[in-house]
Amino acid sequence: LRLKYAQPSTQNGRTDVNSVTNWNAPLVWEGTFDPVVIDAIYKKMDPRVAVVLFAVGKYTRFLKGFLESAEKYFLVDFRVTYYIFTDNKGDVPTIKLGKGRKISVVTIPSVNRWQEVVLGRMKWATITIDKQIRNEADYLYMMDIDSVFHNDFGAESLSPLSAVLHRGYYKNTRRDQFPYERRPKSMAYIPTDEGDYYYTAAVWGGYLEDMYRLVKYCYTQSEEDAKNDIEAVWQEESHLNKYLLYNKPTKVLSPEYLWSDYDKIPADIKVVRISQLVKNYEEVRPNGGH
Ligand SMILES: CC(=O)N[C@H]1[C@@H](OP(=O)(O)OP(=O)(O)OC[C@H]2O[C@@H](n3ccc(=O)[nH]c3=O)[C@H](O)[C@@H]2O)O[C@H](CO)[C@H](O)[C@@H]1O
Ligand SMILES: [Mn+2]
Repeated sequence: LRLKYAQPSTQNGRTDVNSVTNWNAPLVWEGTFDPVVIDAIYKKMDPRVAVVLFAVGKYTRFLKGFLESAEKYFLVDFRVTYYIFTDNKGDVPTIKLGKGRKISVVTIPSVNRWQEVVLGRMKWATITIDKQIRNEADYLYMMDIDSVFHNDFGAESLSPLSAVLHRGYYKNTRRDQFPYERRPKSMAYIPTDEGDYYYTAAVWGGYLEDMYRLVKYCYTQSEEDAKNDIEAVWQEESHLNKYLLYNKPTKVLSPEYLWSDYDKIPADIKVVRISQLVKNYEEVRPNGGH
């Protein structure tokens, strides 16, 4: 017998961070798992992983950097299909893909407001899971395109429903300070005395059907809001946070899984797996600004 990896320890490899939630789900940090062990477990099931990405308008410029870096670091040796939703098929770059990895382009119409793009993601993902992805994937990830992988993002991230802590609010932020939707008129409303964490909508994933339920929830809740002439403060991110408050994620991923080039890296972030790029919002969005 060849020992391929370190023997399990009865102690957590990290003492500076919490590695379990108060509902006993893993809270994943570098140093709390053995990637060789975990990849081997999931590799046996050889899951098909869908990654849903939107590149609408000028955001096609982010495709090359995202995809090339994902090929280096994202679930390497696993079966991955990138579903690229775009209004400009001609701008999808040709990327050299690893074995078992594919790109599937989904054409969608152009829109005039970035808010419509980010919310539209929930609508188009719902429709396309129904039409196509359901037959082609076991797990599904939703990811922002304006980012780059810098280190391994492996099978330790997989679970029925995995969400990433937003880098801005994971330390010393009281629940009443989370940027949840606070207007009772919105379907995304969360009262100030509730909340576990604030999750980012830029990286989330899980079993195909669990993700379908959540994506569809964000879609229908935002449609309901639109009928009532309100848009949640952080669009689908607000609806996502509401869902995850009452339907707890089965894994919580540390902000290693989505950091940002805007922010310096604190001592507890040992590894940046994905980082959001600095971008000129005014220039890249159809209707500018935030
Ligand atoms: C790190 C983080 O928390 N990110 C969230 C934050 O993102 P950002 O401020 O980073 O938003 P963003 O501009 O990246 O938009 C989200 C994503 O929508 C797509 N897109 C957007 C505009 C456009 O014209 N074309 C296009 O393709 C693209 O995939 C992009 O990555 O706020 C958004 C909603 O306000 C979403 O909740 C994002 O997940
Ligand atoms: Mn983004």
